[in-house]
Amino acid sequence: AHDYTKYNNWATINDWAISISSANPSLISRQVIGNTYEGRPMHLLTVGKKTGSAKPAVFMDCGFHAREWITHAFCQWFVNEAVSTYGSDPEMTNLLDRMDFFVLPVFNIDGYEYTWSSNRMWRKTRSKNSGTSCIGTDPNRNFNAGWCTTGASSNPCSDTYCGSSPESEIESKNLANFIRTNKSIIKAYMTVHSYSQLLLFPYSYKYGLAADHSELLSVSQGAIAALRTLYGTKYTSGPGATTIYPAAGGSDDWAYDLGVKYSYTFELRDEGRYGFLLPESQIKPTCEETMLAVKYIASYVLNNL
Ligand SMILES: Nc1ncc(C[C@H](C[SeH])C(=O)O)cc1Cl
Ligand SMILES: [Zn+2]
Ligand SMILES: [Zn+2]
Ligand SMILES: [Zn+2]
Ligand SMILES: [Zn+2]
Ligand SMILES: [Zn+2]
Repeated sequence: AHDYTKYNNWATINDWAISISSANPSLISRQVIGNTYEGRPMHLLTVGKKTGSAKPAVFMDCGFHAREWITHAFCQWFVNEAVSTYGSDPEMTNLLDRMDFFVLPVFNIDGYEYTWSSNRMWRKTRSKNSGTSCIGTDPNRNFNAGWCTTGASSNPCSDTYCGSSPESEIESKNLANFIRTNKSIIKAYMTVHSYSQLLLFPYSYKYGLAADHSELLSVSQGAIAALRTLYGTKYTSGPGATTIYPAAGGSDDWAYDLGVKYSYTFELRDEGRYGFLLPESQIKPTCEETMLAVKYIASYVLNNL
């Protein structure tokens, strides 16, 4: 059976996506939103009671940055927890009856494979850059949101290379196309990163406050308070620019400016002791506490449609 308390390679995650969706046809459907640069299919799981009509939706992705392995583990955990607690957990049952969760378990598949085969600390995509042997673009600098104006590099050898243009990466284009196509039903966007224990929201590309700043802040404060109830893990929430660093081209800022009001970036455990190399022993507690924050936000969205 699938082991949710260890880090799984992409082949295992891909097989899991196929098996869990076929095993739960009334709660999960699977589609490919496009391929990666190296030709791997980007599988999107739609988690929610099948009703035949479009429901308001939350979009959640994991694995933007290849080395942030705890995030891939969280998306797997979320899908399993959703189907396992449907019918028993009143909150989850209500969410899945009335909403859909679009879950992209691995955004940057090529990069993730590379962390398994070659370089555990790889961050970017694996696309070829012209005029240099340096590989890859930082996908979280590649979106059309103040693109490449701050906190990003135009040097292809940099780990924060913004790319040759917004959505230059096929992975970014695939995600942006899906969200653009479905923006009328997508009410929230959550992109899961590690590490630092932060819950960030727009803007990162400028210091100016978002129009919905006070609401985004209060919801984030409720979410991190819920997270903290389980193991006492302390998170900080706030706009990206002042809470982590100013940086442009992020998917959260882009989704917000597109009109997805509840747009958040999670930075999961830890605060630097292990960093990206979070031990497998912390997968369960990290995922269980993060479930509380994700459910808090989703419930808030549902109650404020
Ligand atoms: N809009 C954003 N939101 C969050 C972050 C922080 C993550 C942390 Se891994 C990153 O550097 O890509 C960066 C940006 Cl550009
Ligand atoms: Zn298995
Ligand atoms: Zn509950
Ligand atoms: Zn990241
Ligand atoms: Zn990070
Ligand atoms: Zn649980």
